[in-house]
Amino acid sequence: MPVFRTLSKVAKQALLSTPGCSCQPLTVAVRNISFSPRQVTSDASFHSVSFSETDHPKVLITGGLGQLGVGLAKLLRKRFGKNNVILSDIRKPPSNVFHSGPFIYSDILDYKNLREIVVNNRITWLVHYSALLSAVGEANVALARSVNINGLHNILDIAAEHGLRLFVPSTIGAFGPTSPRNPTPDLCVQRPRTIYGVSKVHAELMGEYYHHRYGLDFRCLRYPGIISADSMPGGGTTDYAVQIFHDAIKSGKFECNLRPDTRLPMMYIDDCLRATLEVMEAPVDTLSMRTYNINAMSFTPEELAQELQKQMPELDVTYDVDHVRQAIADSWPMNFDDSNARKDWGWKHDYDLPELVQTMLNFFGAETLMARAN
Ligand SMILES: NC(=O)C1=CN([C@@H]2O[C@H](COP(=O)(O)OP(=O)(O)OC[C@H]3O[C@@H](n4cnc5c(N)ncnc54)[C@H](O)[C@@H]3O)[C@@H](O)[C@H]2O)C=CC1
Ligand SMILES: CC(=O)[C@H](N)C(=O)O
Repeated sequence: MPVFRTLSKVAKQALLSTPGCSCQPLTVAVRNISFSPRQVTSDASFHSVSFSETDHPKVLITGGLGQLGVGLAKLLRKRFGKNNVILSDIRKPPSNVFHSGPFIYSDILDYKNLREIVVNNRITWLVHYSALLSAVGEANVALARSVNINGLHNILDIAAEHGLRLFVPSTIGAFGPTSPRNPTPDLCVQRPRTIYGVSKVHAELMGEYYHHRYGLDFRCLRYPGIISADSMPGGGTTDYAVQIFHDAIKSGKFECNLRPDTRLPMMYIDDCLRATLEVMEAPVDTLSMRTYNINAMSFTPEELAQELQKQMPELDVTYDVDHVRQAIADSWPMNFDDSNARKDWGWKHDYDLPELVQTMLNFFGAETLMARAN
């Protein structure tokens, strides 16, 4: 393993060049010389690049064409300037996304390509969104393992080598049937039963390990199921809570693939993206941990349908349970305890269930009116 060969060589040199320090722990020696895990000698000059405190970050978002990336790019571009935020993915961007700011092809499994992008664009923040979600992950375990675990290793090494601030989202899916489910605290048993969950626990632990071992500025939020109007979810267990709005508007009918009493933590996308920016901007000394639960609301399909029916009384909801998704949902938290995020860096959600439903319906109402006008 080149990482560990280089590690022991550098560590040995550091120990030998410091007189009388043979008892110094390896971790201290490594951190004191700013060692990065996949460092190669020919790249040494890149590591000395430094940015003034007042510079805007230069942000790269991986997996940026999914449900969350385009919205995050919009928020960050408003704050840091259009050209300081680069969206990337392996898919072809729709033309409105392509014309809204920098977009670049990046496959997170291609380490050299990723490094070239980071170096050439002088990236300082990396938001790592690429992943296969819970339901698609179970349908393709080998690919999920590769993207979610091998891809993460590339991201961690590049972030550590180039001194980046790294955000990796985790999920309610990082918990399992043996975790306390109502509520689920930040620190408790985590034995998920999906490849998605396993890969996210791995990401949390690896990120925290790189933080302690190499000083990587790793920041991680465990998102609940995210609900958005203008972007579709990529194959998760909480997708029904987005689909119901589309089907209700289109046909007045919705067939739910989870049982009516399945309670899961959920959040409107604006809260999720704002939380991401807030934790990335939080001063280091406010972060007592590196991985935080965040939450806004918890509801069941039945409760969501009832809230929608207040405005669309004719909406007809039926249930045809998908057993894979139901088993996943039954192992996930019902309520999420995010008190540490609230205490440490002031996390506060804006949207509860009634505001969520109203906002989603307003969006679709405006869209329908625009379509009629055209
Ligand atoms: N949407 C949600 O409800 C939640 C999302 N999250 C996390 O947030 C992140 C973003 O989620 P979404 O946008 O919903 O995911 P998504 O599934 O909609 O998008 C993921 C993106 O990753 C890209 N991708 C796949 N393989 C890749 C590769 N080899 N190289 C580069 N990109 C690749 C896909 O093309 C896709 O555009 C994920 O890490 C997910 O686990 C966590 C909890 C909830
Ligand atoms: C909660 C998530 O991580 C995602 N939406 C999924 O359902 O897989």
